[in-house]
Amino acid sequence: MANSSINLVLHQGSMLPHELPVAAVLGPSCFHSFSSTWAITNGAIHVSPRRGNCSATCYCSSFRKCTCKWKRLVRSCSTSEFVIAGDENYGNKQVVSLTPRLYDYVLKNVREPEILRQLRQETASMRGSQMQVSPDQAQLLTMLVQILGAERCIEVGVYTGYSSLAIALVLPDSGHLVACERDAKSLEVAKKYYQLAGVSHKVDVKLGLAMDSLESLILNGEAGSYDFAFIDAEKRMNEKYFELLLQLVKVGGLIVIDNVLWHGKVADQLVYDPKTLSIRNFNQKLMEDERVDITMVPIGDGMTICRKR
Ligand SMILES: C[S@@+](CC[C@H](N)C(=O)[O-])C[C@H]1O[C@@H](n2cnc3c(N)ncnc32)[C@H](O)[C@@H]1O
Repeated sequence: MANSSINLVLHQGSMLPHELPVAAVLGPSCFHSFSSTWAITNGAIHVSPRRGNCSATCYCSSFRKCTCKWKRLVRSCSTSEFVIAGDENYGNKQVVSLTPRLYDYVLKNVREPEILRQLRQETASMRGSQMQVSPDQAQLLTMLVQILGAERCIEVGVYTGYSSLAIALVLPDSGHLVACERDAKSLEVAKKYYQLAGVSHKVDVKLGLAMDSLESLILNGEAGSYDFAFIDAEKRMNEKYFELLLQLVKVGGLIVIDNVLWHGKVADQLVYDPKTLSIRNFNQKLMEDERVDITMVPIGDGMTICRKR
């Protein structure tokens, strides 16, 4: 099928952000514009690589329409760096997109502490290693924690500890991170690295279902006492975690939610599996939630930062 051929070329069969070149690209003198990823995945680009032509709308620098060659499209996708909003109301806004090369460049500009690098390497061979936040995401989390001057944090979904260790490293010595995880085996790795990094005294590991841990914090009278929370566990539970964390976090505190773009599937209305639906619905609810200020950041698989009003 022509569509799947395109997807193979553009998406490289991977869900990692740096392996997801985008559908609309800008070259030095010519750009190809598609309305969205949807246009590609659902056949708006009618390309057969064997035939060598495509019917995608292609604009030259003068904005005159022309036809484009398949090979040229592929070359552009691997080297060009812009997405253009499909909605004309955004004034042909050009947004940089992450090609593998550009994402490697971003990663080269992350100051990843050595202990985090070691943890990432140890986790790389483990089942579920793709679940870790990326180094650039971890750096954003720690930047937020530092800007806030956070002392009390909660993480929902620890896995082997990459994001929690990143947070613990920047907390003051008196800082406190409640780390909720249901999988004892991955927690063992996390605990080993908290120890190695000398931050164990800051991390309160809660083995069990995150809902239970959060509810017991509330029952323990800790509502309104946390500065920062990070949600990165069972996606269909995000709304429930959010409601509890909204009680636990202070006014002005932050709740960050990971995977809000869900490999791009949230924007594809033809995808409606339960996880995608639940993330899409939750994103919509956050848009309408007057209790928080929000910003959706297209980093990693997408993070929404919510500030409690
Ligand atoms: C995406 S991973 C977390 C990755 C981690 N934040 C990092 O950067 O390394 C999600 C984790 O949430 C845990 N998890 C899923 N559902 C959970 C639940 N109901 N309660 C506690 N942990 C849960 C999984 O066991 C898994 O380790």
